[in-house]
Amino acid sequence: MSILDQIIERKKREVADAKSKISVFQLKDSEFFDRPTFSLKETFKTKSGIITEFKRKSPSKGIINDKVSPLEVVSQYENFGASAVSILTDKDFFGGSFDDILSVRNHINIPILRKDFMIDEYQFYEAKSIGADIILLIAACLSPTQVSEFTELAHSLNLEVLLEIHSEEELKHINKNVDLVGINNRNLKDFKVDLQHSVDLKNKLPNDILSVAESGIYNEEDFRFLKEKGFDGFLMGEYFMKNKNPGEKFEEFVSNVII
Ligand SMILES: O=C(O)c1ccccc1NCC(=O)[C@H](O)[C@H](O)COP(=O)(O)O
Repeated sequence: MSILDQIIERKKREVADAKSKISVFQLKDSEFFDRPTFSLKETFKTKSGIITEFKRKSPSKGIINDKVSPLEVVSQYENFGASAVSILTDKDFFGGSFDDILSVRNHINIPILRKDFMIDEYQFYEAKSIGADIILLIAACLSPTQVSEFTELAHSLNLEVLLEIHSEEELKHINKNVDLVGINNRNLKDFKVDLQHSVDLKNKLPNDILSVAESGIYNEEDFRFLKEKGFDGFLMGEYFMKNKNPGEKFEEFVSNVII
């Protein structure tokens, strides 16, 4: 079974368990549920275009950094120009939690992407209840119909949708309502990173859609290459997180690459 299949199997059990404990009605009662959300499409216009990710570990890299707190890191990400922060909420494979979002929500004024594996409507209500602004839909885990229905639900909750694709086959998951399309440079089956593959796929996207280059951006040259090829946004996790002070690393990066 591939890692992605294992994650989805675990996620199905996790969602069933959560549903048996907390109803959608209770989720709607959260202090965050009715708050006005922040828009990534807007912060792309005014900030760096970089979505910095808070991630403690991953299946491909193991432990990346389990010594820093979400608040200290994402506050610096915001101060130094991140357009949004992506925060992993998957516990088993990425070491994340809802608390990672809850602990920062009232302290930052940029969009938060709930980074998880969305397979059930219930998770959208969860995302809203913890203060997220954006959700990720991974084409490899969903049918085009699910993408379309989940997008509609997300929008009804004022959440923006970042749809992640990796292959030409997954282009058919794109519909006119998704807010942004992310192209994952990393193949989730074998974890190989190929920036050129993403550039080739980007050239096949509809012209008017905002595009995000995701994963495996390991240095300034990678970033410049992808920017030059026309990507609007860049999702970066490990490159900053692997440092003792991820926020400082981001500051240094931004001062070198953003003119
Ligand atoms: O990164 C993994 O090992 C992974 C494995 C299976 C599913 C998803 C995975 N990664 C999630 C991500 O999308 C990345 O955390 C994100 O794009 C940032 O990537 P990076 O800059 O390489 O940390």
